[in-house]
Amino acid sequence: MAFVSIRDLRVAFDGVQVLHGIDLDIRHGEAVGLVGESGCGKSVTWLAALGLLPGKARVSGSVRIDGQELIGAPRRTVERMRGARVAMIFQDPSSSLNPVQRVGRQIVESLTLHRGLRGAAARAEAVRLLDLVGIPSAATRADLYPHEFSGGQCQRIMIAMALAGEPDLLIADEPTTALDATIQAQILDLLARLRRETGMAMVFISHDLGAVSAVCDRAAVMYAGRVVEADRIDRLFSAPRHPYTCGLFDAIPDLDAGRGRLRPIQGVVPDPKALPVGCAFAPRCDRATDFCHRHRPELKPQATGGPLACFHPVGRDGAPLHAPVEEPA
Ligand SMILES: Nc1ncnc2c1ncn2[C@@H]1O[C@H](COP(=O)(O)OP(=O)(O)OP(=O)(O)O)[C@@H](O)[C@H]1O
Repeated sequence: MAFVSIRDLRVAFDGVQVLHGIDLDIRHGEAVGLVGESGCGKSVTWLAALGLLPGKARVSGSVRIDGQELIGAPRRTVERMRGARVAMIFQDPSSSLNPVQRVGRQIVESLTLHRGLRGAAARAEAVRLLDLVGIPSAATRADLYPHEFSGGQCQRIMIAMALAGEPDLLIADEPTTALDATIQAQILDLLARLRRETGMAMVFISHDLGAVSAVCDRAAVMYAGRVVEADRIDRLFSAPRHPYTCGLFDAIPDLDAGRGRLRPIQGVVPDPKALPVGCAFAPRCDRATDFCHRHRPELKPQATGGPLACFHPVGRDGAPLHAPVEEPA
């Protein structure tokens, strides 16, 4: 059984639907990426799953973690799940670190809360965690304040705090976006290593397919509040099928060639208040036909590879796939 099972998750704010029925499974120890441009619904998916959206949000569907249903569950049940089994890290460490408290103390508090550790044992474990995430001279630097560390080190400290509860699932929401490329690569290496060593499952949210591939086994590509393609990372890389996924690949910065973005996708993600009638990506898609503008493709299982929602998927080398997902009428 999947450790996390999301079914038909929908979210609306003030009557505007922003998530349109997300299905996603994550097995124990698996790392799954959620990829897509800003505004596609990556963060809202997890904030909804963990009961962290503002009260005005209307959430429906099902989110089970280790068999426990969280949508509609009592607040205490959701809070217990969040504290004990699931940890989150965000783009901006300063949102999670207290600027006026020594970092070691902050980790100790987390250890006391989640694992009941106190005194010297808690202190020793805090130092071990700082060491584990690569803070040099952890025993002495545990007594410093957050502003005495670099941005990358603060991100490492936040990861140490997240690990303090020994989570079964770590949700990392754009954890490297604010960092420069070298530090970003180090943090990605760290997350991949921690996942191997601890066996925890991970959700890695990013607009950057390259970053996702460094950490994840599988990824779901989101567009305008829906999953449009999901597959193993190796298959997504070797043969992306949805034109949007192909566009994300083309937009990965080619650092070796010393260039920035290669070929950004033209246009912008549609406003959830004014979604196109047919495929939401059609206005930006050079494969779109009249049919695509009038009909919305469902996410459907495929004979080979993961599910896909496209009437005109791309095959290897840009050639059309032999069997379209749904033969346009
Ligand atoms: N509290 C809120 N109230 C109203 N609309 C919201 C709220 N939070 C998110 N949204 C809307 O929900 C949609 C999905 O947002 P979400 O933050 O999940 O996107 P994202 O893919 O994670 O993008 P980013 O990478 O910028 O975080 C967007 O249209 C956003 O404006």
